[in-house]
Amino acid sequence: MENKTAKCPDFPTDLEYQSGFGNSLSSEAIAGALPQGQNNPLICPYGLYAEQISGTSFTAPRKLNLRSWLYRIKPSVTHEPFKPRVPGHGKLVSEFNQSNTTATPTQLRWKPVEIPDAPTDFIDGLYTVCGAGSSFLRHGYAIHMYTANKSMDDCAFCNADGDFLIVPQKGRLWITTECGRLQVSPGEVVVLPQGFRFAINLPDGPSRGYVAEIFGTHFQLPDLGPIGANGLAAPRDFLVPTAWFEQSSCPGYTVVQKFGGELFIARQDFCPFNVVAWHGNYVPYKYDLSKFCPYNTVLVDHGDPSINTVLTAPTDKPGVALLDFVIFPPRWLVAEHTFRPPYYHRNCMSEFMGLINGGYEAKADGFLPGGASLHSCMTPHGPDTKTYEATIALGNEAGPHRITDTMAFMFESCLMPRICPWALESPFMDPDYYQCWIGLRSHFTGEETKGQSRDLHNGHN
Ligand SMILES: O=C(O)Cc1cc(O)ccc1O
Ligand SMILES: [Fe+2]
Repeated sequence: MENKTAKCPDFPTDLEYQSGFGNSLSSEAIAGALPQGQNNPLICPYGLYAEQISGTSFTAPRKLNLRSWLYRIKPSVTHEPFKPRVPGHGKLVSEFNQSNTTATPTQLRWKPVEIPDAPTDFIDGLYTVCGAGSSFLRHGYAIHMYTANKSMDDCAFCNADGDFLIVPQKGRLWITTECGRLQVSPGEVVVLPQGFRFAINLPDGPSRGYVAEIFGTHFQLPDLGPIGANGLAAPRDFLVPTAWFEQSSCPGYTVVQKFGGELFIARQDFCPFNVVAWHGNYVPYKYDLSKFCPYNTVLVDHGDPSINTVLTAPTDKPGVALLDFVIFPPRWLVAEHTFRPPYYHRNCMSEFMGLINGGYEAKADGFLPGGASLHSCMTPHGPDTKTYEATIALGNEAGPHRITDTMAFMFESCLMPRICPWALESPFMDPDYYQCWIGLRSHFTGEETKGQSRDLHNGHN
């Protein structure tokens, strides 16, 4: 507990976390603050207010049901009426349609966006790149990026539209939430579920990253199938905050609420991080990607990228994701007589990719840390010409090879994205992206057949 006014205090280096994915957890910043035996005592310990936050409908099946109970100094409702934020934001979209976004099958790639000099916090530095569906209809997603250089001052953000999965690429995020504090570095990711209030401090100043927002569902760990009971992201490596609260009054504090892609503000005279104890399974959490335990080909062929799924947000159709978060971590490549980089392909799902550090195995140049690419549904893509030629030149004699110092990722969705105008018109968009494949030449050795079909199988055995 600290007794400071308004400004978010420095974070200790030894923040404590709880561990696990989907657990029922509890935490109290003052011993005895958590009611025992019931959620709603007439008078809560220390005179706290009891408040529930639900992440699923009350009647969602028990295995999907998410909610937490927060015991706080004042309830969230103690604020002045919501008003539209002026000036508005203008670059956040939560319902994608012909009036606000463009559909294109073209392969798109962006260079890393420069971080502005003008003071910009996480909220103002966030902009939508693409997405599909609608937060109003509780089905869809938005992919955002952010460039920022300044901590959020005397304000908290609350996203009524969906869950944020934030992938910082540059600069640490010190995040205060109603459940406690999280320190998130590039190489780690953090999930801030729908409705939680949070404030982001930027201890390193210039910061950049990616955000996947999902509407109407939440992230789960993927099933492991024949892999067995262990592997990929382990539940115990997901870290959840411990209770922490700010006690002093904060006159002029603002809650900024994203609701249907628009920003609203409400003033209050206290900081929303006033939760002394909590329990439940609806919580913010972080995960260090270096903990991921990859499985892969040990003899031949290139495995599908789903083998590297960290988190998946499902649809109602089994195996069809609203949004998968997939990584391409350092690992050994050992496949024999195999083209080891990603195969050329067209996917019925749409693939947005980002690069946290290093290079990406399918692109010799042009895809840079902090940059992005989008290969939409059925749009052909694969390794660039340089990667193809270099791989072929190595031939069958390539021994075991360790891919090091790299972390690329993909947000993959069954819904076709529409692109925001500012992303298409961005000076950071690479208009020559297609050139990386144009040089792929024919290596065909079958000229002697002169285009006639060879009668390999005549169909009459
Ligand atoms: O397109 C990409 O680079 C992502 C990707 C990687 C891979 O190893 C297989 C398929 C795939 O879409
Ligand atoms: Fe792909």
